[in-house]
Amino acid sequence: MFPTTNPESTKAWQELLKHADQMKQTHMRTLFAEDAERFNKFNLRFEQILFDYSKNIITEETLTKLFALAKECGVEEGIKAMFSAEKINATENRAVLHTALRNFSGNPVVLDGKDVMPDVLTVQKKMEEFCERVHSGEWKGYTGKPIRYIVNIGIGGSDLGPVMVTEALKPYWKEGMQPYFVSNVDGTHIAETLKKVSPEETLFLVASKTFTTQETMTNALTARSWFLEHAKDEKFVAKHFAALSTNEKAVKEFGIDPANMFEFWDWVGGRYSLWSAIGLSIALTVGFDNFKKLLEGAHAVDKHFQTTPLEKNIPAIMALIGLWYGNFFGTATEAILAYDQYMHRFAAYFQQGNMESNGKYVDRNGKAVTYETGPIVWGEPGTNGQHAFYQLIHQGTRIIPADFIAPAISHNPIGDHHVKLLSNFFAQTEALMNGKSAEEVKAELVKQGLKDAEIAELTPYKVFTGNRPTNSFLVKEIDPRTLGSLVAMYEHKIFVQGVIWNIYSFDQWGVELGKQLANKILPELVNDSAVSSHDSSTNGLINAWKKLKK
Ligand SMILES: O=P(O)(O)OC[C@H]1O[C@@H](O)[C@@H](O)[C@@H](O)[C@@H]1O
Repeated sequence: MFPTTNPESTKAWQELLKHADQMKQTHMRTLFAEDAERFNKFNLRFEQILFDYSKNIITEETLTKLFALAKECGVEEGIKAMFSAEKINATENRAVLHTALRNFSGNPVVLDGKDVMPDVLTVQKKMEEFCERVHSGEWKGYTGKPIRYIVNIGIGGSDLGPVMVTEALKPYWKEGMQPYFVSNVDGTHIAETLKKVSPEETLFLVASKTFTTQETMTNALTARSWFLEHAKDEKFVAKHFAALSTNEKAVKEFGIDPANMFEFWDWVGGRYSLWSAIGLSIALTVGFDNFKKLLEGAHAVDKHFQTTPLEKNIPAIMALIGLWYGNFFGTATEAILAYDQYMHRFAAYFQQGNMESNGKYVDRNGKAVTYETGPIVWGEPGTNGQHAFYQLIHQGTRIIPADFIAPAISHNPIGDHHVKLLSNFFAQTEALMNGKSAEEVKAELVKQGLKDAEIAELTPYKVFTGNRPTNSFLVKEIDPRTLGSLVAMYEHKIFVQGVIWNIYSFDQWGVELGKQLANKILPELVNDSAVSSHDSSTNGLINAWKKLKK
């Protein structure tokens, strides 16, 4: 097991604290002016991905100190431990092997003395054959029609990955296939979806690692009753329902034929599961060949992550830069801003990936940490964000480190849309870095013919301090392989940060309390009697609801 070092106790942390005091006085404008080679020094290329991290408040010295921190905190040992199937998810006594799901190296991955790869490959083969049967029309619904609609019923990690990827890869959708995703227990979600599909042509994928999640089970039962209202005969369920799960017993009890079960294992975390059977909705939508390319893109990054020294290791650098701001500049959030409409769920996906993984305050020694851990992750696609929340990124009082992602080539090269989109992508990071000085503002206002008094009055509002950090990911095209690589980079970024923060990134106990209380409250909602067992606010709300719903 890798060390459980308190990062604050390291020499590098103390040095970074001092160094940060100095860097807080430094403007990126100066750093760029002083070094014509800055871009060349601070960018890395991985296949068709260019990662530019030069627009950060860093110097080579900063990075040297950050790499030293990573080393002192055992990042290299951590990477080895994860890939060699150590049970690094200690609070659940599980290994963390989503990388095995995309392991095309031919090498075994041995967990508890057994190679997991034969099972992984068997399920992949089963998924591939299933996709072929559905796509060829050999798999038929209960009236003999082929499947046209895929409805994935799942939530959290059993929903967000497939939603994000199918949306990002919409140009690759197979003709005639239409996926839908139902996650919310709010009846509206399933009701609105069922209006769009026909029972004869719909395949429901019940996606749940545990097969006990309230939302998913409720939606799956509703889908089943709706289906049976039309099909009338239970024997037809087998043609229209499949399960993606680790829990065979619960799948059987639900009434899904185990032949229609696509298995995965407890060493796949929910938010890291799109590479597993949970990705069946992706494979059915874009074809198994494209699903495989997605996995291959991720595998290529896994190799890069495992074998590249930290100094050139993209996920490690992403992690260290993020940590630099969170721990030494006091930033609380990170924005992910994709300049690609198809990527519109990418930020939402990593909101779970990041916040559920690193939203922890207890370290791997069971002690409360004394430093900040996981950032708040958010974002919307560009350029929409520009007209909404960028004001605060440009002129607010807080620093919001932001990742900008854009493809060089659009899937929809219409007129001048893409150059306009990219001009914004380039302009924003330039503006955030440079800002606009009072002198520049004044010169502009003079040109516009304003009087001196007006200029003096307006200038402060029009000044941009700049020095606001960004990373840019310029990729050739959002294709399956590139998307797989990008996702894996962000996954490993989260991992590296978790190691340094000395927290367990692969459990999620924080989601349990709400579930527990909801289960306790549910039976109290079935009758009209007033409740008094909670605090006065909760009692008040429940009792008010009982009156309002009448
Ligand atoms: O896939 P299942 O088991 O339904 O879980 C769905 C989601 O539930 C939540 O409470 C979290 O634990 C997530 O990590 C998980 O992805």
